[in-house]
Amino acid sequence: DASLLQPKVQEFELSQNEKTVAVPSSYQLVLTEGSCPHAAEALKQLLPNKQEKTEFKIILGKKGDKAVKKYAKKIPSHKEGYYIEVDDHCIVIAGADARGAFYGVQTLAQMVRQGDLSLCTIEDYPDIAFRGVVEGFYGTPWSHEARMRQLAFYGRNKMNTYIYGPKDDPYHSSPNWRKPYPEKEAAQIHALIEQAARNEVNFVWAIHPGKDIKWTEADRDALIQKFEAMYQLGVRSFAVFFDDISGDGTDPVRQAELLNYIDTHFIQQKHDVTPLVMCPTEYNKSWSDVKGGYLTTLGKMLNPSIQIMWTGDRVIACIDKPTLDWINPLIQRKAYIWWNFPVNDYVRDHLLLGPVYGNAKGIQDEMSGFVSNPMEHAESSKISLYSVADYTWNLDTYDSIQSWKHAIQDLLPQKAAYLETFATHCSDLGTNGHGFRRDESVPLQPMLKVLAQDMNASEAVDSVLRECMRLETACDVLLADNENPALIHEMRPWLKQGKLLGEYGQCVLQMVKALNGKDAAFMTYYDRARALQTLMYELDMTENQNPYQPGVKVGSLILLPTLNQVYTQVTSTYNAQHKTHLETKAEYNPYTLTSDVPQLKTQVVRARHQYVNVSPSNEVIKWPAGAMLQIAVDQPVRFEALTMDLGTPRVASQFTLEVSSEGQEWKSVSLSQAAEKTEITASIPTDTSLKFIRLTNKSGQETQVYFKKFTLKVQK
Ligand SMILES: CC(=O)N[C@H]1c2[nH]c(C(=O)Nc3ccccc3)c[n+]2[C@H](CO)[C@@H](O)[C@@H]1O
Repeated sequence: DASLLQPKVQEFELSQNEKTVAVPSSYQLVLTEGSCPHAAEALKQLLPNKQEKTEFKIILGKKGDKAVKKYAKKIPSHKEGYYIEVDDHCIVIAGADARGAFYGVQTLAQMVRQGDLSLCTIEDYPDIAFRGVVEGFYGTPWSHEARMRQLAFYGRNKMNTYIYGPKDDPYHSSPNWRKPYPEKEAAQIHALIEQAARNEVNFVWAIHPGKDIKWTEADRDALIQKFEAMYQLGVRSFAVFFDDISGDGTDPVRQAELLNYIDTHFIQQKHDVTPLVMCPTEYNKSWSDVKGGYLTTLGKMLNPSIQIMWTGDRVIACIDKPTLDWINPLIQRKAYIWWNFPVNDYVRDHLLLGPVYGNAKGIQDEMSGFVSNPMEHAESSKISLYSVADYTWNLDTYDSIQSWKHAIQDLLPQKAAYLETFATHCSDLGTNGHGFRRDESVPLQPMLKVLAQDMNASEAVDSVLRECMRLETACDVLLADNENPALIHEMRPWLKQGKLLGEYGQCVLQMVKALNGKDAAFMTYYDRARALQTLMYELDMTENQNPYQPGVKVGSLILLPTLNQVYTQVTSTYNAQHKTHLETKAEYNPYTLTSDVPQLKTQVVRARHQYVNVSPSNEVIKWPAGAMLQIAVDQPVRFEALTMDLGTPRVASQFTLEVSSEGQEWKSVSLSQAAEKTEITASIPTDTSLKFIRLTNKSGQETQVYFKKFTLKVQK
């Protein structure tokens, strides 16, 4: 069944009606020794029983090999393309090149897994030249084991590119980009390179020097030497990233001169190295100042073979024709897309397990590459990466929902239905500074909307009740599953939260059903619903406690908000009917953040024991003149101290800190910052209880700072 072949093949034709041939138990292999070693090895893994004197033949080769000479005209004239022919006594796999032959074997593997082989021909090739993954996120880099598994996954799914660029690897970025890897890390990279070769993946090693590079011969030579050291480890593909930097490193003329030097004196000299890839400082349209000439300088100066990466109209954005029509003329080449999905390093409390959708069809000829920046959760990222492989191989036949279902089936074959239920409610990002959102709980949305309008709509109550039972069951089954331990380990906090959410939803809807009942059932469901609210809050406060977006969110787009709304409505109705005072607030967070600093307004504020933290940001914050960040608290408290870190020395004088008990009269509190230190402290008088505290840029101009820490200490 051709529709099950993933990525979808370009052309599939049945030869003789529905005729099939059994998968050969043994076969004679015809090939040119050494011509397609990775394809031959993959075939041997797939069908190990090679025997000389058997009738059935498998012919494997690439264009120019004697073995496939007869089929040469049928091989697609596309790099990495291949031709497959299955007849009664023979299977032919003929690649346009060795990688194409390898991909042909991957397709045959999928056909074999389906059982008897249809007599057919396949002509297949990729739409986009460079397809795969850029491990380019902030946060915990993937483990060595995770990377080894990833590379095998890329081979199976015809992804030919893995760019190694984890922001938090000190030998990729500052301070150690000039230094060679220590022995252990070097050995691991060498092992990854061998694994990549076996899976026909280009292992691209990226360097991120821009934070502290000096435009000197010494640093130029240091970069070449680092590349040479990586070449000795086996690296044959290289990249230079200039993203997320400020200062001298952002100079496009210097960047272009350096890159052209590397291209001329290293890449071109090696003969066996793929084209250099670079990520510009202006890597998305929303940040670009065309008149400033950064992009046009790169487009004009950079050697034509150098690939220029692009994230789209915004840092996090889907790719369409207008996006490419805008950037390609400026850089005078086809953009090499760095797609920032499913990366979640800016929404770390959410797992992004939903379908890959929103990228356009028909734009394959406008891009030179398309690589996905994934989550730090390697196995969980495979749901999206499977679909990125699908999309980039064959854009025009891509079906996001079908691909998503196949991705889940591929990732967890025995428990796919349960994983699909869970992933359905674990796909949106929540509010975030990039404004990028995904749909969530889609099949249930109509009933959730009915329920939100009328909590007594019985069909909606029963439908949502059933889905909450399914969600609870799915999470239980997955938590206990051992089919893919690495996946369950990554998902565990979210599976536990999903289970609680499923149980909570059942309680709330049973409260609706029990509202007019005579027995005490309502109170039992109410007590349990309150208990589950507390358990969900405590899990959110104790697991996945990273310094940026701490916590564990599931169903945050519509399922949990609707259940909370119904909880409030049904409890209020019960209070009115029984003259009681049951708590009607579903989620309780006493602190509220408001800000007119665009990059801070969606930061999360949370109390944890005696401290109130505002989640920090990776970004350089552009803090407009007069703009403020304010924390308000429901009930008056006595704040003792504020500790913050704006990542910048001598900046305290640009800000005022004020406190108020009711939001009308404000008192200033002095800020202190030691010389050459970035931490700022304030001692807050505890003689008055307060409900508001705010920090304002009083300098009269925009200031650029970081936002590394903002912590209030509350008096016990
Ligand atoms: C090219 C690129 O996206 N670079 C980084 C990046 N940079 C940003 C920024 O938003 N950077 C930024 C924003 C404002 C000011 C300075 C830098 C997001 N991301 C990605 C998603 O968080 C992150 O994974 C990635 O390493």
